[in-house]
Amino acid sequence: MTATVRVESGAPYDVTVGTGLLERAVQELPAASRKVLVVHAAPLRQVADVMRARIEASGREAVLAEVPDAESGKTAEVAAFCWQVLGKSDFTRSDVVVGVGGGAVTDLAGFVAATWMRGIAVVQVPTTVLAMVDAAVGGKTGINTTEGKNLVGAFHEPHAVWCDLAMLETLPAYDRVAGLAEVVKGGFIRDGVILDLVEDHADALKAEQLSPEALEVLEELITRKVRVKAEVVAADLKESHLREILNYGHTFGHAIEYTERYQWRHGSAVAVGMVFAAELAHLAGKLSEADVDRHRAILSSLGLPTTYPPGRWDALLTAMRRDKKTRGDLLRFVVLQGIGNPVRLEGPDPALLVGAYDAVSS
Ligand SMILES: NC(=O)c1ccc[n+]([C@@H]2O[C@H](COP(=O)([O-])OP(=O)(O)OC[C@H]3O[C@@H](n4cnc5c(N)ncnc54)[C@H](O)[C@@H]3O)[C@@H](O)[C@H]2O)c1
Ligand SMILES: O=C(O)C(=O)C[C@@H](O)[C@H](O)[C@H](O)COP(=O)(O)O
Ligand SMILES: [Zn+2]
Repeated sequence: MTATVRVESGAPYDVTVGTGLLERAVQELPAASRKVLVVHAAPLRQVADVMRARIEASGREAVLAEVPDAESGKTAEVAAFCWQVLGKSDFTRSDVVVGVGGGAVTDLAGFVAATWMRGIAVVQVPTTVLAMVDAAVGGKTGINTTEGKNLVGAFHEPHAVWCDLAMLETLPAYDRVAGLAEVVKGGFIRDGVILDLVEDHADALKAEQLSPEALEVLEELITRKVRVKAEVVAADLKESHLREILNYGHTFGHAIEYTERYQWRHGSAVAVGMVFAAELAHLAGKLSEADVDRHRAILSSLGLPTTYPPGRWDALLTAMRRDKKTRGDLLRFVVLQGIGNPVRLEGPDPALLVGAYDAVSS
């Protein structure tokens, strides 16, 4: 089965979820494009080669840019390498960038497309659960700087997003599970059915081998989470308010990633970040203890972390001050006033923040 979710934002586009979509991804490239830059990291080299052959068969020139894997690819130096490839290959405004990979590659490819000649088309071919349900959808693109996570970027919506479930066959279970953290986030902030599905199928979803049961549930979870994201970004592309709910768990989560020098996967850090946010909401009188427990139960049933070592508060706080939701000295958090009802907590008493950290520390 193939599902299509339309993102009704500035320039509407489709997110297609199904199996065997690479050929369609090439057939439906922007009609005027004559050159295609395929950005990928080493683990996706074979897929990039398949894309190259299909692009050439479509009568276009294919140029491959292999970039450092995972978070090492989200740097200004790597973006400059891509700009150099585009320049040397004479890419014009009618040409296109294709991102093939996890969220790190789709963030980078989107940023390169956003900045080349002030913006050319990008088509996203996400190959992790996380990139399918989150990074490739919604037009947030960016790179990290020495001072923090995603500090440089642009809103630049894709021309199309192709979530080919066949890609998940080679994805390590560890990364499948990390991506599920962003799926669960969609459950906590909006679509409660996601939580029920994860509770019912956690063992299959986290198993080393991807079973037919897991694949079936994953297809529904991915489609549901894409719908959540599509609804939110259609209402508020540039994060003037509503879109901040997609940042649930990210204030503390990004601080973990930065403090750990990106040795944690984004999804794992966001899992702990959501427990931190739940504890903070509980201390602020907004979330019941039972709902906090449900956070821990769901995330740990998938094998995701829910704790972080004590003694690192100063480093975490420094990183949280650089979060993009911060306004001046005012730290701002997305918390839940009950499951499915995200609200903002602005400038919480520092004692609450330390209390939430204590509650996730072990
Ligand atoms: N722009 C957004 O809205 C948004 C949303 C969520 C996350 N993100 C970003 O996404 C990134 C995390 O993405 P991620 O979790 O996909 O991590 P990732 O991109 O680092 O990929 C994880 C690993 O899986 C490998 N991989 C990817 N697809 C594979 C496949 N099919 N088979 C085998 N290996 C495969 C990658 O090469 C990498 O080694 C972070 O940088 C995060 O900030 C962005
Ligand atoms: O799309 C959004 O908006 C999000 O916040 C989704 C997040 O899952 C994602 O990690 C995003 O890259 C975080 O954005 P940032 O603005 O906090 O860097
Ligand atoms: Zn995220």
